Formats: sequence, C-alpha cells, structure tokens
Amino acid sequence: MAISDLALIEAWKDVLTLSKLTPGEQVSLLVSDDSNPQLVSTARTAVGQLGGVLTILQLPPLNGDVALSRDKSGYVGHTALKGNRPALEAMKHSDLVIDTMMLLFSPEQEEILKTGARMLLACEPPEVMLRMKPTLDDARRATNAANRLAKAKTLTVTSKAGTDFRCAIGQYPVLKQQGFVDKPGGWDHWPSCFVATWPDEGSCEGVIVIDTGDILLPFKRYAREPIHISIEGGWIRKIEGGFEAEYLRSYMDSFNDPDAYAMAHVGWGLHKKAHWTTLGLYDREAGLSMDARSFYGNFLWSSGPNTEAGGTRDTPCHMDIPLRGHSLSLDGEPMTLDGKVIPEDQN
Ligand SMILES: O=c1ccc(O)c[nH]1
Repeated sequence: MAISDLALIEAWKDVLTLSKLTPGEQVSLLVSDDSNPQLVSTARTAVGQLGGVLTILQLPPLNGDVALSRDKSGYVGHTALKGNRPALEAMKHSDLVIDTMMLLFSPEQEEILKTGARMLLACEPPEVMLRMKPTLDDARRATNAANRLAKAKTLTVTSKAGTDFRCAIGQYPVLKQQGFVDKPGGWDHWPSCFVATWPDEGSCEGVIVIDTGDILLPFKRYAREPIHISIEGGWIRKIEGGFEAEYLRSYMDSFNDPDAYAMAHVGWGLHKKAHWTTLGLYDREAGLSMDARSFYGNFLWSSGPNTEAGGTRDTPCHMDIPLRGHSLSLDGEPMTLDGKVIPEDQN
C-alpha cells in the first residue's frame, strides 16, 4: 500500500538521526535508473532538513543484459561505479553515502568505506522501509548477538530436516546489520536486522537441508521440496533433490564461475517486524525481500562473494537462503533452537 511523502520524510529523518547525521556533514545520494523515485525525493528533503550538504549522483544502469533477473541482489559487485572516478571521489569525500543503487559486494564500496565514510543501503519498497524502520532496540539485539559472534571460534547448525553443518569462524569480521549506520566506515542496510560472518577459509563441512517452505533469494521462492546441499572444505560440492535442486544448480552453473559455489556469510535473523510470510504477498520484483533475510530466528546462509569481508571472491552470483526451524550454536552455546532465539539479550 502507498506511503505518504510526509511519512517517508519523517522516517528518513529518524533513520538519519540514528545514523548521527549532523548539520554540515557531506552527504552523497547515489541514484540509478531503477532507484525508487519516492525514496530518492524524500531522502533529499530529509537530508536538507537535517542540515546535510547534499550531492546527488545519478549513474547509468548496468548489467541489465547480463543479469538473469531485475533483483539487485541477484547480480552483485559489478556496478556502474567501476571506473567512474568523479562519482567515486565524491563518495570518498562524503561523511555519509545513501546508496539506492546497490553497491553491496563491489570493491568500490570497500574503497569508499576505507575513507571513513559511512554508507546506508536503501532500496526496498517504501511500505517495507516504514514497517521495518530500525529502532535502538534492534541495534541492542544486533550488538549483543554480534558481540557473541565476534568471540566465537566455531559455528554449528542442525535441524530436524537433517541439516548438520559446522565451520570455524574468526578469520573474517562480523557483519552486524541494524538498519542504520552510526560509525565512521560503517555499512548498513535499512531495513534489516541480523548478524553474520564468513566462515574461515576451507572450514565449512556438512550438509544443509533446504526444507519445504524455506526461502531461496534472489529466486523469491519458497522451496516446494527439500534440497540437500553437501559442503566440504568451504565449498558447495553437491546440490541434490528434485526440480528445486536442478533449478538451483542450473542457475548457479549459468554464471560459469567456480566462486559461485563458495560458502559465504552465515548467521541468524533478529528483526521482530520481519515475517517469513511476506515473500508470498509481494510481487517478486518489488524488492530484495529483507523480511526473508531478517525474520527473527532464521538461519541465513549464503554463497558466493566475500569482498564485503575483505576477501577476493567477487563473483556476481550470490544466493541468500534463509531457513526456518534451525538450531545455531556458537562454541556449543545455542543462539537459536528450532528457529527460536535463545539468549535473553537478543530478545
Ligand atoms: O542486507 C543485505 C543484503 C544481502 C546480503 O547478502 C547481505 N546483507
């Protein structure tokens, strides 16, 4: 349903205030042809009202002829910013970059963040942005979870459907997503609330079972039958099942890129206003489905790129696969049990 400009301006002001936007700060607003016009226009007004010094960067679209869908998260890391020095320099000299285009997993995003600029991705439908607007309580949950993740050495995941997965962690930084960005050099995504990290290279072992009802992104589909994923030495070795497995294999094979089969971030969802069910109620192309990535108690795992963690794998093939009813533990301590978040400090 539609959202009024006024409501979205107020939401932007709340999120930018949480992101510590102060008068006089340099703000770059990155826009492309498929940015949401209402998001862009209300962001401009909100930044202005909060005293930000605004630069709007409009970049031409890219990848439309090589990506296999219009989902921005389905073809990542290779953006129109590549080789565009004026735009890159403008963002490197900004205090805050608002990204409505999706730079996620691009080397340019890391180059910008290294300057101390903070970056907020914002590209969901306005009604989703409002429903999942971040709060300090989201940040509290995400921070408590991130602190545990940062101290842990092993991450294990099981499920009644047969998942039995483990990996060593600590080599890569923790990804904490709280929906606003309040630290220099930080990145976040409004709307989201989850934590993750990348497994130590070569350490992932076991089986992940995508059960009926689990979600496959960017397919925006609920699996209708189980898929068995065999993982060895950090790589997806086998994808077995019926049609769903064949479809997933065929999609990943089409990128012709061995890095597509690398395990990527693993973690769990902490957003209390995100729902497993929402995916079934939206047009598939309406957004990225941050409900699916963030719903409370999910086990979110992914495949492909790790540039965001400082790695070198920049394959454009990125699957995000949030699962229900899983039990994730850190050094043997349960964070979720059958899809329920356990630690009180993440309640
Ligand atoms: O917000 C996001 C979206 C996709 C992803 O892989 C990570 N975080």
